[in-house]
Amino acid sequence: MKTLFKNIKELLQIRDPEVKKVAGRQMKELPAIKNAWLLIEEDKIIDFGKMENLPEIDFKNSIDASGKIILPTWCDSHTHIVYAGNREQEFADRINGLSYEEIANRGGGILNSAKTLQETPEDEVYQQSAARLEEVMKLGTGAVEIKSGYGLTEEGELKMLRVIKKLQQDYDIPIKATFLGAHAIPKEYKSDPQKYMDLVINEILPKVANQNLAEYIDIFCEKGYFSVDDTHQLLSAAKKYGMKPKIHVNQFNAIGGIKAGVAHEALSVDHLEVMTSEDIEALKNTATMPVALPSCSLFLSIPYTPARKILEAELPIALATDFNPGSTPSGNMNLVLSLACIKMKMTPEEAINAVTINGAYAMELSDKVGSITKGKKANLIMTKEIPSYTFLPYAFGSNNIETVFINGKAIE
Ligand SMILES: N=CN[C@@H](CCC(=O)O)C(=O)O
Ligand SMILES: [Zn+2]
Repeated sequence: MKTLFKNIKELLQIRDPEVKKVAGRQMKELPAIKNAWLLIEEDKIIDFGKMENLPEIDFKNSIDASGKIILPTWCDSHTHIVYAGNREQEFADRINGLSYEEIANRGGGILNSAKTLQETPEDEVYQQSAARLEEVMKLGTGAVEIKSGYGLTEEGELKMLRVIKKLQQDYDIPIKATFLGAHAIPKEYKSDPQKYMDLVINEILPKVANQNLAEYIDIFCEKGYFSVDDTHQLLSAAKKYGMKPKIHVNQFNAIGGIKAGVAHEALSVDHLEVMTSEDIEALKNTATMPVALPSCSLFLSIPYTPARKILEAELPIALATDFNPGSTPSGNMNLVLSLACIKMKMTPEEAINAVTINGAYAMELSDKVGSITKGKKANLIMTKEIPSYTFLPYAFGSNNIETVFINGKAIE
């Protein structure tokens, strides 16, 4: 069945199939057609153009998009959507003066979520996670990456990854799975962290790979968590199973994680709130996507990723939510878009590129989603009647999305 969208005020992010990502100055451009039509068939985009060139065919299914903007759905390349329970008490503790680090040192933080995850039955973890996924899809997300990392035992990590697998089977959007067993060092390994690395590398990783539960490998390379040496060990081991790195680096300290990620041809390096000139240099002439997570900066009151510095170096940037119970209890990509403009001084064009085509690249999904391109999935956002696309990041906190289409179908 074909569906025609007509009288579209503006059709945004139109790209040739060979464009997989955009970098530096290219990010200032957001190719668009004003007063456009778009034709989809079943789950695919098949054609588009200017209204004045609309073929004279009577399409039975047509949607009048007068005054509305159509663009590809958001591509959220960094989330921890699968978790159990919440950590609102830590939020209150931080308001009362404790730091994220102090909370973690008291056994809160990631270890707190790991305890809850381990105690929660798998089907209950699935129900909670599915509800979050449905929430973000209604907010415009049409492709997502999800990490493990709150299990921290073989049983817990495999449980999380099975939940991700079930989400992949039950939901119609592309979902990529990442193994983050090296997210925090469990209490019982504090005096011998290498023993935990050995467990992750020699016991859990082979099972994850053999059961085909994750495509990517992740590690929290940070003071107090995992070292650059741990990062090299894990990424080398994962390479043998064909798992590409997408790693947490430079959130609080620059300790050389970016260089390590690049050495292992990481698909992305994520967080980047603290960036040295050496880190920027390390990313030049590589295929690694820098990913910024501005909702995390907002929630933890930590610096924002220096987007202008990264863009001035002609590097690309993708933006993602980091949806998780501790540092970012929000999966709202519309907020990410606004924060990128307001706090990181990205232009609306740069930010929209970062949440669409570059997000798709950071999940190796540029062939399927992230732009209006013939043959790509009809995963689309149709806005309410709004004055311009700049209104989307400008009117932060308002929902300006009228309908989200996944595989050509409106979701309720
Ligand atoms: N920084 C590491 N991991 C998560 C937060 C984990 C948590 O606090 O639960 C992040 O990406 O922000
Ligand atoms: Zn994260």
